Amino acid sequence: MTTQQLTEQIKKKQSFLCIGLDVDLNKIPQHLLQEEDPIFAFNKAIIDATHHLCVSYKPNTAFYEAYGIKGWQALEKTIQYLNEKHPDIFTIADAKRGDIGNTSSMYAKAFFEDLAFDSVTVAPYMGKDSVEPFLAFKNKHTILLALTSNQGAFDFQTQLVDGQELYKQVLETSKTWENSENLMYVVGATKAEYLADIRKIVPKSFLLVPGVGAQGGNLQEVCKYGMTKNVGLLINSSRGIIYASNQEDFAQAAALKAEEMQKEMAIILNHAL
Ligand SMILES: O=C(O)c1cc(=O)[nH]c(=O)n1[C@@H]1O[C@H](COP(=O)(O)O)[C@@H](O)[C@H]1O
Repeated sequence: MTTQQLTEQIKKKQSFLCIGLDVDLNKIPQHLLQEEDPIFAFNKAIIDATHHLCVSYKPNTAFYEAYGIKGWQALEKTIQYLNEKHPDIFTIADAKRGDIGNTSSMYAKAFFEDLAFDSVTVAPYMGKDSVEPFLAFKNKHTILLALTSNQGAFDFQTQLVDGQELYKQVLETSKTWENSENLMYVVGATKAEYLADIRKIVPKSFLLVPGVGAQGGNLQEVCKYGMTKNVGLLINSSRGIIYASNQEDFAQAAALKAEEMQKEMAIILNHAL
């Protein structure tokens, strides 16, 4: 999917919501545990109930890898279901990969070719040759961690190196890499006040913004500093939506939470664009 197609979807659905599919068997409704594949059953119900309210889904691979082969199979079924039923939805494999070049190439093949995700999250720490193998894939997107939502972001990302914060160097340097037009960036919603500075360096790039909902980030603040003429934002919420209820009504409860966010987004879009 191209970023232009993504923007079209955002305008059509009046939503820039990304729903995080971070499935924890201890948190899903207990009646689903009798299903042959409880993780996929949960995801399918959530997708069926919310697909008209969001433009993206983001399974975090940790929540699948934790369950071994069954977890990976559930991830595979989930992406196949999305690609088949909802090809207009932007899919993100939140895997936070990155390694020496030939290893990164294999990671890129796993997520872009084998699983056919539209994008994957990648850590920038190993530099140019660890990220360019992901960027080489046409119409696929590499979402680079820039300024993350957690407290540990202050350990390295905001430290000054040669008088400039490290996360700003990540943003600036990454723009010089081959096929850098395929880059998007992660900026935590808990760090909304940094977005004005970030937009000076990457004025047009899409930003994946996790951290609203369970982590306390504020949607209005993020939009105030981070929104562009083409929207340029995907706001992720995982636990705040998918665990709205752990009873039989879990999918409807998730849809209500997603709808609340979608409605707030529609108002913001109508004022901004
Ligand atoms: O790359 C991410 O998506 C990510 C980056 C970041 O800085 N903070 C962050 O929370 N995430 C992910 O976004 C999701 C947030 O989930 P909730 O806090 O439940 O909404 C999790 O899958 C996190 O791993």
